[in-house]
Amino acid sequence: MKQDMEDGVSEVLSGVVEDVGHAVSKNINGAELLQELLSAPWLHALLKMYECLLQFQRLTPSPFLPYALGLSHEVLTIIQKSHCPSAEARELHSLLGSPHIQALLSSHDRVAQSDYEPVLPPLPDDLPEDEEAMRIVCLVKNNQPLGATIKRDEETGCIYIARVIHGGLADRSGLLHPGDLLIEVNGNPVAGLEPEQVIHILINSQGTILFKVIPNPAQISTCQKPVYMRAMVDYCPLQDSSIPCPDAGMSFSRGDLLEVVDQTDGQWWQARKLLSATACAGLIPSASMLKSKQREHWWCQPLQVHTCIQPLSLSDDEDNPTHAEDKRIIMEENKEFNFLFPSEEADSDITDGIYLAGFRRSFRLWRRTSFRKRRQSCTSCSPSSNAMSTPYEEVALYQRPLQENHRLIILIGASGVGVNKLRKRLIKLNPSTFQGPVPYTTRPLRPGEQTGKEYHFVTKELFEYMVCNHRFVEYGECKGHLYGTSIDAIDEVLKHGRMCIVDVEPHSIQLLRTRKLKPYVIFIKPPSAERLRQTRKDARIITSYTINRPFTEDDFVELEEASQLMEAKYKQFFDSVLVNDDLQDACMQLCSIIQQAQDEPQWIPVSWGRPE
Ligand SMILES: Nc1ncnc2c1ncn2[C@@H]1O[C@H](COP(=O)(O)OP(=O)(O)OP(=O)(O)O)[C@@H](O)[C@H]1O
Repeated sequence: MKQDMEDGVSEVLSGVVEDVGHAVSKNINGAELLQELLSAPWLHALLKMYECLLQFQRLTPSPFLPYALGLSHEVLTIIQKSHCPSAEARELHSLLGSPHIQALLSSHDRVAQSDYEPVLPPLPDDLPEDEEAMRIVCLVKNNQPLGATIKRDEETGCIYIARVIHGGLADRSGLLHPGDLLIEVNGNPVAGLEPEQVIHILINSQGTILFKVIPNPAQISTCQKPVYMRAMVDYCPLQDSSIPCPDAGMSFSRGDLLEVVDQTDGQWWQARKLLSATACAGLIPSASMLKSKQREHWWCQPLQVHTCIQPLSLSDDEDNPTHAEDKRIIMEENKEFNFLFPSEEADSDITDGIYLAGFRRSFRLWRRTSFRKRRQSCTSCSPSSNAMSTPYEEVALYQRPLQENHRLIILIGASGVGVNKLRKRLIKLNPSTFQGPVPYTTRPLRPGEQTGKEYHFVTKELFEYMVCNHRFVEYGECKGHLYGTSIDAIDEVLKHGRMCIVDVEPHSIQLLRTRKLKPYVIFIKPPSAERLRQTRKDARIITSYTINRPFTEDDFVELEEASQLMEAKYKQFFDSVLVNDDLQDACMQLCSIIQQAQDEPQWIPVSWGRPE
């Protein structure tokens, strides 16, 4: 066969060369040129390649059977039915039955049967004369959003591609760009149509969608380096009337890490959530846009907790698909319309000479009595000044260099959740690694105490001087004496190469968020209601300087409420959340979280990484 083919090609070629030779002898115009051409080495090389390809085509493996999977099932059944299968048969059974082999055989059969989806339609023959200015884009509809929005030019009535969402189908095709003029969708001219009508055509299309567009001549390259940000506010596009296309929007909560992939538009950025499986980005308000929204929202609703726009939980939407569908159809003037495919559309108090409890006990009482007041004010509180000024905090991955001080570890939790217990356990476990700052007090030294050990004993004047100079992270009064945790005491621990563990009130986090301390915040959370009551049945709560009693039902309720409020208000500052269920487990988890915080790359505000 091969020889036949080779002979055939050579025969034709020598025939042609012979004919051309005659033409040359007759001096026919151009014959000489043709002869030269036919004798050219590159033509012979080309023919050689052609022959090689033919040979390769013949050698291409073809499937012996297109139903290998079915055959494997038959073999498995026969082996199963046999009374005493041989060792080889048993091995074959286990091999054939393994999911990998089954998947391999299934893939083999699909290839053998040429079962490829989808079959693309042929391109239309009747292309208009000005075809060179057009681009025909054929996209296969699947369960992903198309990832482009359209808008109508109010003057001309033309429909344009407004935005191409990063990572969406349109973006990955590389064929649709902002500013492209849409001419047809699946053969339907769109000139003069309302964007809703275009969306309707899309919704009703099946399989593939054919767009005819005139490409935007001034195409802007939107290839930007991503910027990473931590959201300091909540945002829900479905509740934002100003978003150009709610369907293309992305909701986020405080604390979410966002990869901002496009900041070309000063008002609407494109971003995706880090650690989320979706490759497609969504629209989010730019920082300046969000700030102006916050201002508006704050003035309109002064009683709201400090979220920018009332969050709508994802489940609200999931539970009510009709509602989501309706929303998609509610369109306002000057809006962008999402090209979405329809409906396809997160003890002991003394350890190694470090007296742990005295200060904290007194503080606990102070906190406990002030909690009710704080809880009241929380529901009517103003947005935190920081959230107002920075709705997004730019972050970067940071790996602590070995020669640098350890990061400060902050434990946060509602009173009674076990923050103090965990902290003490941790220090007791490894006092040479973990340490708390030595507190300051104005109370007189007691026999056996040393200044700098249990406390730094200072005069009232010195204490007040330190207060005036903002040296305290927290301070308070107990039985007429002042107590406080100072930044200098924290520095002292870190300077000695130890890990400093502090537990402070959440509003103090802001004070500690400095480049020097690079704090890592761990929120200690109570377990489920049932586990909380089970695990704390023998625990004792201190409610006044003299009362130390078992937890009551009211204590549990108060603890759960306080914890929820704290999380709702401060979660943007939490780097980790630890559930304090079983004490031993919680302590182990805490150790490993702290180790990771110190030794593994973590997201920190970029400003902490810059030189001072
Ligand atoms: N996981 C746990 N299982 C059982 N008991 C616990 C657990 N964690 C803490 N406790 C107990 O709960 C009580 C309160 O804990 P702890 O004093 O540490 O609370 P706290 O969060 O520091 O509160 P405060 O801020 O009021 O001091 C203590 O008796 C403690 O032993």
